[in-house]
Amino acid sequence: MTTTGIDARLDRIGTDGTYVIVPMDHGITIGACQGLKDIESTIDGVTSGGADAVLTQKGIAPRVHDNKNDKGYIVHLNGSTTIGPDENDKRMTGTVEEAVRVGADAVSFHINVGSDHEPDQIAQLSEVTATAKQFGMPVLAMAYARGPGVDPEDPEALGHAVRLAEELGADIVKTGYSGDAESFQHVVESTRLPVVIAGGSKGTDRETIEMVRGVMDAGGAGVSMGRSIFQHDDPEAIARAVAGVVHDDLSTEEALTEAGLALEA
Ligand SMILES: CC(=O)[C@@H](O)[C@H](O)C[C@H](N)C(=O)O
Ligand SMILES: O=CC(=O)COP(=O)(O)O
Repeated sequence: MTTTGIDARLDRIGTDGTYVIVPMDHGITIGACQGLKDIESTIDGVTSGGADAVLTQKGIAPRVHDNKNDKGYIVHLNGSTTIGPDENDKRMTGTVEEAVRVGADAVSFHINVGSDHEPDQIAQLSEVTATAKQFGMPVLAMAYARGPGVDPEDPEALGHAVRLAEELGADIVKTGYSGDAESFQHVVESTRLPVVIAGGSKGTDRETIEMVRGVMDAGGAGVSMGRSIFQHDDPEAIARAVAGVVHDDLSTEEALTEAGLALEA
């Protein structure tokens, strides 16, 4: 039942409690790579294909609204670059109030659990969730296991990261994939929040869709998948295949076939 502003806005960025979110905040991290130069047509394509929401930094908002086919919009609130001194040192890039002003349905915040910057990022995420609650704005925490000596695919570390997001008041949590459904179930069971995964660097279509299938089999709630979708030659088709698994419970083969993509690896 929709009882709060947060519930109402969560409905705008998902489908019946599942989420196909396409983050396109990577322009800060890695620059204007394939799919981000003409971000307008990528946003049109992925939202036509079945994405529930797109996600950008605040400065891109004017390029989003006319192209998102009435789907949801999330504004990301911190960032770093791969060419700077420390990619794990994500700094604040916006506020909840700014996200409200640019028309966001939710905000997101990245935290690297296990990095030298974890203490600052814990304090910042706590402030973001407190402010967001005042506005009835959902918070997607991007809780990665990243830092010196931390295995970013370790289910224990990922479970710790997603639990931290719940403890700090987030509404959805995104984390890395542990590699298979069985180990990812531990991650999902570490929190009551809906858990979605990042895609990481782009693989083959079959690898991408098998990973999404594994997340759903583990009890996950979907994806916040960027490069595997926006760097694809046909972002609309791969978004359709991902949505086929997340929203319609299709098998890997069914999802690829229905999206018109080749079945081979
Ligand atoms: C580009 C990357 O290394 C990703 O893992 C990022 O952490 C993803 C994120 N959305 C970002 O660009 O900050
Ligand atoms: O905001 C970034 C993500 O949510 C994940 O991006 P990726 O390119 O799928 O790792």
